Amino acid sequence: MAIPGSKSITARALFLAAAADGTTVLGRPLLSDDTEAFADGLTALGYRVSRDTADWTITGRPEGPAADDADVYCRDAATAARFLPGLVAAGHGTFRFDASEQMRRRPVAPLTAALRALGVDVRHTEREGHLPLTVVADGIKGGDMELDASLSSQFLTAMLLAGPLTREGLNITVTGLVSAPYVEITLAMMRRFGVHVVRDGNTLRVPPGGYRATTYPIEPDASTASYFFAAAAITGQEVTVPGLGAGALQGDLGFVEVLGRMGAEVTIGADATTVRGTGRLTGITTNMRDISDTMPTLAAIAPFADGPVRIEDVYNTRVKECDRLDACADNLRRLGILVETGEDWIEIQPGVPVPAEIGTRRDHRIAMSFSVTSLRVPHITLDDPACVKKTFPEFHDVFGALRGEWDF
Ligand SMILES: O=C(O)C1=C[C@@H](OP(=O)(O)O)[C@@H](O)[C@H](O)C1
Ligand SMILES: C=C(OP(=O)(O)O)C(=O)O
Repeated sequence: MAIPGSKSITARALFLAAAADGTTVLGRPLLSDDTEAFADGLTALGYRVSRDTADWTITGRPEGPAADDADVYCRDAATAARFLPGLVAAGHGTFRFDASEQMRRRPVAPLTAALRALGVDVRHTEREGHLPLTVVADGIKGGDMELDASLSSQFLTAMLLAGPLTREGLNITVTGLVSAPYVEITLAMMRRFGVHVVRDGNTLRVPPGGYRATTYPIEPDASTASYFFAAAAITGQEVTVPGLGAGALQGDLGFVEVLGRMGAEVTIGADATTVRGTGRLTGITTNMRDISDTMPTLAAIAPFADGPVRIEDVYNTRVKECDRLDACADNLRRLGILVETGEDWIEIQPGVPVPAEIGTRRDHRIAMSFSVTSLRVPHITLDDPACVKKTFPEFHDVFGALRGEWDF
C-alpha cells in the first residue's frame, strides 16, 4: 500500500532547502494543500521552487528571501504559518502572513514571543497572538532564549530551523513540550542539511553558519498510514506500508504499537510495517501526547474494542484544525456511542454504531478517521469529504479502492 509523502518532512525539507547553500532535490514530496501552501509561500518570498516533476528542486538562498516586501498566504497549514516567519526574520524586509479562518483561530503567540525576545519586530495586525502578522526583518543576532512549546512543538521547530540563520546561533531553553517526536524529526533533518544541535539538559544549542544543500527523499506519511493500519485492525485484513520501517523518522508510526497492544499483529521491518487484524481488539488506556494526530484514528475505531478505550494527555488536539476531542465525542455520539471527555482525555465505550452523518469541521483527520469506521458501519456519510485535501487529496479514491478489494 503506497502512502504519499510526509507533510511534516516535506515542510521541513522545503525550509531547509530554501535556506541552504546550493541546490536541493526533494524526492517525492507530498502534493497536498498544506505543502503547496508552503511551496507557494517560498515562491512568494522569491525562492525558486521547481515543481514540474515528482521530485522538486529548490535553489537555496542562505542570505534570505529575494523579495524585500511580500505577502504569504498559508491557507490551513500551521507548518507554513509557524515555520516561515522564522525564515524571513533572519532576512531583510517586510513580510506579511495571513491564513484561512481556521488557521487564524490557531495560536502563534509563543512564536511571536520568541521572535520578539530576539529583537525581531513582529506585529499582529488583527488579534494579538494570531495571524495575520507582519515581520519587519533585519536579521537576528541570536543568543539565549526560553521557549514554551507545551501548546505546539511547531514553535520549537520554527526556532530550531531558524537558529543556524542567526549571526551568533541560538541557545533555546525549553520550558514545556508536547509532540516531542516532531522535534526529533527536525533535529535529524537539520543534521542531514549539515547542522548539529547539541543537547544540554533542557537547552538546545544551535550553532550559526547555515545549511548545506543535499538530496533528500521524503518518507511516506505515518499519520496518513494510521488510517490504513486501523482499517486492517478492524476488518481482519492485512496492510503493509513500504518505506516506513524501524529507521523511520516519524513518531506517529508508534500508532501501530497501540494497535499491537489492542490485539492486532504488527511487524516492523527494516523498511516496511505490516498490520494484520486478528479479529480481536481489546480496550486500552493509552497516553497519546507524543502521537496525538492519531488520536482521532483510535477514537474512530474504539467502538469495536471489547472494552473502554481511554486516550489521555491530548489537550493540544483542541487547538488543531478543530477542537478534535470535542469533534470526536460529538461524532461518536451521532453514531450512538457512549463517550466522556475531560480537558485532555476521552473515554469511549464499546458499541454497535448506527448510521449517521459525520461533522468533519473541515478537519481532514476527522474525515479520514471516520471513513475507517464506515468499513464496519453502513451509511456513514461525511458533510465535507473534500477537506482531506489538506494532506491527502486522493484519500477517498485510494480508500474506496481498498474497500472494493476487501469487499467491505
Ligand atoms: O511539526 C510538525 O510538522 C507537526 C507537529 C504536530 O503539531 P503539534 O506540535 O502542534 O502537536 C503535528 O500535530 C502536526 O500535524 C505536524
Ligand atoms: C495538526 C495538523 O496540522 P498542522 O500542521 O496544520 O498543525 C494535522 O495535520 O493533524
